[in-house]
Amino acid sequence: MTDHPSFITVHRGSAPLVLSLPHTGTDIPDAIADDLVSPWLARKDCDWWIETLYDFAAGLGASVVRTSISRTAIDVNRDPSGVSLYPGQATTELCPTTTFDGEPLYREGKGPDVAARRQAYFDPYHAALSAEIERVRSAHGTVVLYDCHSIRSVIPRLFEGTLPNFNLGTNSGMSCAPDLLATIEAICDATEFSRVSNGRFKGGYITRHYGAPERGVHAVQMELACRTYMPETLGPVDRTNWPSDFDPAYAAPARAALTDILTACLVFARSHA
Ligand SMILES: N=CN[C@@H](CCC(=O)O)C(=O)O
Repeated sequence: MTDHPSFITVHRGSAPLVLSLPHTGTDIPDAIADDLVSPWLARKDCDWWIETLYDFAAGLGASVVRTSISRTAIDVNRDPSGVSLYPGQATTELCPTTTFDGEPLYREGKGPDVAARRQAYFDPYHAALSAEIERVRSAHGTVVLYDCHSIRSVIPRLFEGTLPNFNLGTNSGMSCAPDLLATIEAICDATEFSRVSNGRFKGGYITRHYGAPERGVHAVQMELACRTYMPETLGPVDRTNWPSDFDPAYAAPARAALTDILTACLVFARSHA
């Protein structure tokens, strides 16, 4: 149970809260990197600094599961069968062939070996995450799974205009109890930041697959617009301005709100134990 490959890290906490960090990895195995257009493009859609932003969570007693492998190698937040998250709409695949903006990731004639990557990198992440969810659920009876994400605020290929700061996804209400979502919404709405629930981002594979309120697993995806916690140019980005550095002072208001949200998740789980 503790034998994970080195690219998976699991922090085991004692509280009924599990954080998933599926998109903070920047590692790209050499054999894959050789086929890619550029290292910068390959990491452009990383959820930058999210592991740093949430580094207080372990102190709350939360468990934290992370992969250091880039989503460009394989996206652990996509259905492994290849079914699109949003049929008929622009999105990225299990092994993305383009960035969010539509730029090709692979050199001419190159592409992913999806089955091999699934076995090597997708399956270990889900083995670790599912084991941690079950460990915590059986200890407490109820667990909140909080899937941590971020995305640039302006990506015309994916959505119109500028994304709200907080984008909550609960698989259109199916992945958690309504009162948990309502509590998180109230915390967001008491801040200076904007918020939408089940808007453009309704939760990816992790939220949809593990969220089972009737079994005591309540899953919520938090998609932060990047400007919420890091300086961001609103519009096309390039190597000179993306990613910007993590600035703790800039991130402080977002971190305060996220601390309140995770604390509320714990109160919810403990009151439903
Ligand atoms: N930063 C990542 N965003 C998620 C969004 C999933 C969803 O559509 O809700 C992703 O691509 O996996």
